[in-house]
Amino acid sequence: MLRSQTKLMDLGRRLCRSIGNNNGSNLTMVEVDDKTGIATLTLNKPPVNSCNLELLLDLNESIKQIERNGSRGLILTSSNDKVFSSGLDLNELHQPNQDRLIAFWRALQDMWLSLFLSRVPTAAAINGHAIAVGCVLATACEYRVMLPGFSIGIHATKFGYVVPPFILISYLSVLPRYIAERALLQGKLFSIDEALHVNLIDEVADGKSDAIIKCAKFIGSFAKTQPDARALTKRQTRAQDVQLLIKDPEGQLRESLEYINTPFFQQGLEVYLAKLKSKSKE
Ligand SMILES: CCCC/C=C\CC(=O)SCCNC(=O)CCNC(=O)[C@H](O)C(C)(C)COP(=O)(O)OP(=O)(O)OC[C@H]1O[C@@H](n2cnc3c(N)ncnc32)[C@H](O)[C@@H]1OP(=O)(O)O
Repeated sequence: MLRSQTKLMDLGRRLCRSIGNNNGSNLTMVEVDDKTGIATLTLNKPPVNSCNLELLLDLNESIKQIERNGSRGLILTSSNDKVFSSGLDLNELHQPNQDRLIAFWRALQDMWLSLFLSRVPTAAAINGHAIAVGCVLATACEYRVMLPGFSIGIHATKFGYVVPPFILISYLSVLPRYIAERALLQGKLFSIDEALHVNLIDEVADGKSDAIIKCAKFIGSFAKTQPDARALTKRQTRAQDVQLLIKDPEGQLRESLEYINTPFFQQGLEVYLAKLKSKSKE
């Protein structure tokens, strides 16, 4: 075999190493770049990465796995080239089985805390629409790079949802208060130019690999910091944002469950789901 061929094969081998998250599911995939030590965490629940119980549990496990295996950073992206994430799986909220709803909402709270407080540098390569909790996943990260042609935001008020405090906090941790408030009240989905203008995203990329490279460059900017000092400083900076959820997770859970179970919420959701389904049949 030619030396150049061997070199290329070595390069291919070193590029990425898949690591499992111990539950054997493919709802998320983790690959660690052997050279940079950065893990790419890919959402992989067709068709639109809507977050159901299983995806949330899987995602949380993958985030923890990435921290345990000593990765230098985490890049969150999607295997779908049009949708980063369509947010919560609305079927989990519609006429829910109460035990499953409790497990679902707990998994959502836990996953958000894990990502928001992750000790490693985090960045989102947003290669598709990031809607509602899809946007929350991106804003929980420290840096956002997005591809043109897609929308990002929390449009809950448009379809009659009041979002829980930790979702508001996620927006407020990135946007100035008056912009976050106006966008939430309008139920605004931002185009890429609008998102860049208000710093909801940090950079625009011209493709997924460019987005990953830009995220890796951001993560590389911490190379000269001491990881424990960085992690503790991040935790302190974000401490106030997570106070409510850490102090009283069960109270927060109860409040959300009460709201989800109201006839008002259920009726609105029924109409919205029917619209979504009829749109997808067009
Ligand atoms: C107290 C609780 C408050 C919580 C408030 C907010 C939190 C949330 O995250 S709620 C979720 C909000 N998300 C949405 O409203 C997104 C809705 N989806 C879309 O706008 C589009 O699907 C999207 C732009 C993401 C992608 O468009 P397309 O590529 O054209 O796909 P389709 O629309 O054809 O969808 C394919 C398939 O998926 C179903 N779908 C889409 N999103 C969801 C979802 N969030 N939950 C459940 N199912 C979803 C859609 O109905 C289609 O299904 P089929 O008809 O069976 O093919």
